Amino acid sequence: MDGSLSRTYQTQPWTRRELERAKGETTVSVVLPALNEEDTVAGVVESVRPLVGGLVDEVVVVDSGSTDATPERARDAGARVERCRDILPELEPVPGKGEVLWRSLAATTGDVLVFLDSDLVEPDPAFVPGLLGPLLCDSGVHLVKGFYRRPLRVESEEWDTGGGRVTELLARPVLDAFRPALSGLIQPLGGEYAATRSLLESVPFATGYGVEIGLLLDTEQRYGADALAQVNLGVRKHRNRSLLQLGVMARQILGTVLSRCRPDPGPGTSTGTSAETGTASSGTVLTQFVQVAGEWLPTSTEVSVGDRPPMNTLRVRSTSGVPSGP
Ligand SMILES: O=c1ccn([C@@H]2O[C@H](COP(=O)(O)OP(=O)(O)O[C@H]3O[C@H](CO)[C@@H](O)[C@H](O)[C@H]3O)[C@@H](O)[C@H]2O)c(=O)[nH]1
Ligand SMILES: O=C(O)[C@H](O)COP(=O)(O)O
Repeated sequence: MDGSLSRTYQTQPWTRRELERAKGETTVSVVLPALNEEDTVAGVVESVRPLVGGLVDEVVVVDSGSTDATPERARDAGARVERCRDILPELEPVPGKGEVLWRSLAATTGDVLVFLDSDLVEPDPAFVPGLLGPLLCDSGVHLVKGFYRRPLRVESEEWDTGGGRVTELLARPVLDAFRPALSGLIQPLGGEYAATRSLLESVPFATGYGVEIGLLLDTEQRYGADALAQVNLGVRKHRNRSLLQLGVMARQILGTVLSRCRPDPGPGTSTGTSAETGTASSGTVLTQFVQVAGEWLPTSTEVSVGDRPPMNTLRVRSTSGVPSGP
């Protein structure tokens, strides 16, 4: 295998008119998960709004419990805002990005969903059309990831490249080892992707930051790598987190991989790990070390590694047609 994904678009060959024609009666929901993103959420909404009524049917910010002005800023910019805990209110929310995306399925109606992070800086209005291209114009595609150059800003220093630290140091090596069919994905963790509702409702969602890698693994397992496409979206800048925060994210992602890929221990050896999986609230504790007054001291963080079940397995449906919990 040469490592490339067969449906890789280095440029976007579709005109806006072609996309609109290909869209036909298909409906598209754009979803922005948001937790305390008052500085950036409006800019992301504004980058999508000109598409509403054409390529896009609804723009929904799903707020994950912000304590800042994220909901107001999103609403003022023209998005519908849903609070995570008001969607499927019978189910107590668990923290995490995957939980928000999973609930967004019950708060939107599109046949296709496009996810965009709400911490994007200078978001490009061409992201959504690019992500829709393969879904609308190719057959057999269920999930489309964006790829891009990723600048990195640490404190006041900024570099043109170097972003995507968890991607390069964990996600891509782990996919290469455990699921080589996905080793050609350039940005497996990117938050900009589009998928069919039928796929998204039929697979489990990791509740935390494992959600992206879990969706990729499950899609490949179900439909093969040809159900995936990736499109060059240019440049993507976002708020860069600290190394300690990324360590917690990496642990969640690893938990999701272990729950789906059992390493082959080889003859006579033991893996030393048990596959991690469980209910939405399953978790573990990660110990990290920080320097305090010259000493390196442990600090513990709870890490969720559980899954929500496929949305289409929730038994009860309310009169509005929105699924509610078991
Ligand atoms: O509990 C949460 C955590 C995050 N978010 C939102 O999710 C988006 C991405 O979160 P962020 O913490 O900025 O993640 P990144 O550091 O950007 O991590 C990258 O890698 C993650 C793991 O794959 C992906 O989920 C991200 O989309 C991707 O950008 C942002 O809009 C957040 O506001 C929530 O809504 N609720
Ligand atoms: O996608 C990633 O690898 C993580 O979100 C870290 O990204 P960053 O290195 O650009 O902050």
